[in-house]
Amino acid sequence: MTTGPVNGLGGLEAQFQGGMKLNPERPAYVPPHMRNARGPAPPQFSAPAPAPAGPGYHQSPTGLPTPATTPPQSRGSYAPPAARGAAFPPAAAAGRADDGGWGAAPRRAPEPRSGGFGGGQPGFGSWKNGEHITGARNPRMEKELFGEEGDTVHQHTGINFDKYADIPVEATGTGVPEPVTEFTNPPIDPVLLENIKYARYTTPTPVQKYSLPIVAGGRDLMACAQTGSGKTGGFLFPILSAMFTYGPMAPPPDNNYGGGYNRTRKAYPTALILAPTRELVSQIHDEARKFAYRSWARPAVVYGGADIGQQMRALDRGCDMLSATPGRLVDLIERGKISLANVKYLVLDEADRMLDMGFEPQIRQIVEGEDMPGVHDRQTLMFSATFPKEIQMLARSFLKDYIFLSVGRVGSTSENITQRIEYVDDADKRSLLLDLLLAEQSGGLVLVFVETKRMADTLCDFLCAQRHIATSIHGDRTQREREAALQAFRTGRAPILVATAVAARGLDIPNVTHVILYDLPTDVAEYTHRIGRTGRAGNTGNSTAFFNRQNLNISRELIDLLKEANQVVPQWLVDVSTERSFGGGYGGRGGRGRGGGNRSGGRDVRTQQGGGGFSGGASRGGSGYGGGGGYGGGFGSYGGGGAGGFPPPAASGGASWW
Ligand SMILES: Nc1ncnc2c1ncn2[C@@H]1O[C@H](COP(=O)(O)OP(=O)(O)OP(=O)(O)O)[C@@H](O)[C@H]1O
Repeated sequence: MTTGPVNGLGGLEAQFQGGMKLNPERPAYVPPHMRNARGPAPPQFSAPAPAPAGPGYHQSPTGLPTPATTPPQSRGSYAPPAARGAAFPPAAAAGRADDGGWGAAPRRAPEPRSGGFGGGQPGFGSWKNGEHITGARNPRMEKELFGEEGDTVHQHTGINFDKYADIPVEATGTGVPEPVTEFTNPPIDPVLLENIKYARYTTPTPVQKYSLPIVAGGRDLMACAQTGSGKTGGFLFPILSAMFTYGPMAPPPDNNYGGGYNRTRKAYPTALILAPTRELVSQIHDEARKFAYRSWARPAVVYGGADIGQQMRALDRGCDMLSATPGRLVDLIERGKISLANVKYLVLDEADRMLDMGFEPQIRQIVEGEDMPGVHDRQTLMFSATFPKEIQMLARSFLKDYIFLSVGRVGSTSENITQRIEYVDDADKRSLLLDLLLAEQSGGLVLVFVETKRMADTLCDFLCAQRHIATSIHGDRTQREREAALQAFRTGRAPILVATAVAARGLDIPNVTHVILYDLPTDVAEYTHRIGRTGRAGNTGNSTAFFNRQNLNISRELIDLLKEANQVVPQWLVDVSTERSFGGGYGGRGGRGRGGGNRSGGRDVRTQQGGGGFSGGASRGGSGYGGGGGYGGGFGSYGGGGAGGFPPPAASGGASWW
């Protein structure tokens, strides 16, 4: 994470580091909150490398990205749907025409509109007289946002990136549009196209290929794609592209402004992105800043644990695309600082987590209990790598006639991750962990997942005592400590991070080469997300899961996942899972009562049921993998055998165990 608060932590980190003893001869106890080890200095940025021109890019004669070249025809003032290029209709074109937004009768911001904070300064654009005025290039900002070729802080695609194209894609629902194949204008707004080029993306990932036309066509979307396969771009690209092309919306007429478009009173974001953790919304915000570079749109972020006054002042500087954790958002709505009346796009990232019992009431309040436009007057997009059936059912109340997109089977793991399962009793876990760390040759970062906050501290203490440089992240650490730990890990100053589930989803940390599941989660969807912190963007990675009798409840699903990703399945795992299926010996987790069906979801629930309103629309793609219906046929023993008291609490409860 590279947000302001992190960057501003030099003093605090120095304080932590000052307390560290790193003499290998004399291992000393290091308290949990003082472990951000001194290490190699973070990479220094130098002048930005020219972004490569990929297929479909506009290329200047010099080969460099073409600066600020929004063609006049694409900058013009609002065009009614009929007049717009058929290849890329505006987001609301397929929605209700009377929506008062970007449909037939759009609310337009009074002109001129400065573009808010920064308008006119290098790096910041504005919207004036119905035109998108792109800001001048800002080399310092470019270095901060996009890094430079070969640095380790910004992710770069790995050797297997092209293999994403071979992953089967299935899109179900009515009227599924053709996917795009390249980053081109049309359909992508030229300003966004330039930013994509600065980010050195040459080809869209499968989820991006499909989401661009789906969202541009005004459709709702439930998208499932493997970890690390570019889902963030999957929602940012189509939303920002439309925002750049069609400009800002004016606040609703019943707003409490004194008149005119005044950003200092209340924020009216056009796009709202909700995600489960502070670190994840912060990361999404960083991505939004990247792709909103030089445009009129101002990304903003709010999350708990950080100074709310500072966040309110930041909102005054512009809030067109807001990334938020639910709790802090509700707080700011209640303080009258944010209105959702202008929300045209609602995104739930890690949607299955956002709709499980931990977050669902808050999401319902935000979506249905505040002033957000109803389901027909906004577009709702949901993204995750896993989507359990029951959550898909629940999600439907937030969506209208949506397209269900699955890249690979829902919940499947990437073949870029080499997965190993090791049988190890609790008493031997520490010793095996040390062996693995000793054998680690890659020079990359190692992420160790444990189940409880206390265990995160204990294990981190142990590793430090064993002369490893480690830090930890969990819900009992302050936000500053969490951010400092993540930054130390990201930059390699602390190459081992011991984490609870708070780091399981969405975090995109380059150069994580090994994920160790010291404790296995009780839910196979969580396994998928946790190991997914490695093997991202076409890079390869390793995962090792410590398995023992406490994890029998996921043995069958684990075997299915391993087989599907062409991984080695240990015979002992097959044996214990067979014993379990026949109720032998081990007891079992009681009360789940969820016979049949993979925990991570199989496919679009609408295609598996008789009723439910799916009108049997087109299905695009879909070759090459079996339907989810066949999964879990042998799960009859789920819930059999009594609880026996051994399993840890279910991982999908409230947020407290983080
Ligand atoms: N088209 C692209 N070309 C190259 N790299 C890309 C592209 N799209 C995304 N990436 C990179 O791939 C990495 C993973 O992307 P992202 O974090 O969006 O994955 P994700 O699917 O959301 O993963 P998760 O399920 O863990 O949340 C990021 O570092 C991002 O910069």
